[in-house]
Amino acid sequence: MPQATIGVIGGSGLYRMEGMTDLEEVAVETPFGAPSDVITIGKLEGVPVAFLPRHGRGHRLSPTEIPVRANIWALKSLGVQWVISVSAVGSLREHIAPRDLVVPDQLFDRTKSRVNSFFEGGLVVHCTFAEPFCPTLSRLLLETARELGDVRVHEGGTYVCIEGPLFSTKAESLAYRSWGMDIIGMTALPEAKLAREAELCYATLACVTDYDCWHESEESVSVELVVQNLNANVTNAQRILRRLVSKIPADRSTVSCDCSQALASAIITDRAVIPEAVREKYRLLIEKYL
Ligand SMILES: CSC[C@H]1O[C@H](OP(=O)(O)O)[C@H](O)[C@@H]1O
Ligand SMILES: Nc1ncnc2[nH]cnc12
Repeated sequence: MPQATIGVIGGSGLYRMEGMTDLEEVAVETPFGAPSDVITIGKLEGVPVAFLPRHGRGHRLSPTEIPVRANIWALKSLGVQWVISVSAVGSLREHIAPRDLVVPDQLFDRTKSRVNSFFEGGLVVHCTFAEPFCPTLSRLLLETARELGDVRVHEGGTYVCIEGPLFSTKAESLAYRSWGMDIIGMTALPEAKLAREAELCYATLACVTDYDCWHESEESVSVELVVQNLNANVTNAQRILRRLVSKIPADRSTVSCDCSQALASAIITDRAVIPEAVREKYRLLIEKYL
């Protein structure tokens, strides 16, 4: 199997990476089934990158249907250590306008029907998640986005993740604003949780497409509005990714974040009672701690 240390998960509007060369498509099987689509491994500016469209090519999977465990597991199995997620979001703040970019630093979970952990069947793990995004990768992403010069980029902010697939009601949108949320989407969770459990550095480039439905004078969110603004956003996301990949360290021994040791003190189950089949199943994630 080809390998890459950098993974990109493309959201709405980003189903393939422009400018990638030496492409190879790999169909990865995982203990949690198949990922959203084949993973394309290739070179971006000479750097190996694995690309996966989270809704599948042609946008076939709703947020609830995305096989998130398979997606994160598959990337990990290809050697990925850094994951950049690109996502379309609505803005809950006047000063965050459509076509702006946000690198969020917090998450708020309003999903209802998703599996939030890899671990089950006799293995219990509680990871720290106070800082849900990797600070190292978020900083690099932010700096690189700012280098473009012609796009407004917001540092930090809270992404509220709803179940969908319907957009929010006005009452919900206003409540999220009153709770201090900044942007809204449907896919950052459980993706960020599973990336943490897989000890990956994970950051989001949020591309603002609309003002959701709280704004008095701006058009309410619709697929049509999202798609209109996505075209500009996706081009900017790709410009950023092309510049970013060569700045990402080849290995994580020199970085200050704890993402690569997220499980070090998180496994609570007595090693002596972990069934052999469970040890085998989770070898990719926990081998170094057994
Ligand atoms: C097409 S609008 C709603 C859709 O877009 C966002 O997806 P992604 O985060 O994958 O870019 C949002 O979360 C919804 O899934
Ligand atoms: N307003 C919104 N709500 C949820 N997901 C979105 N994706 C893009 N805009 C959104």
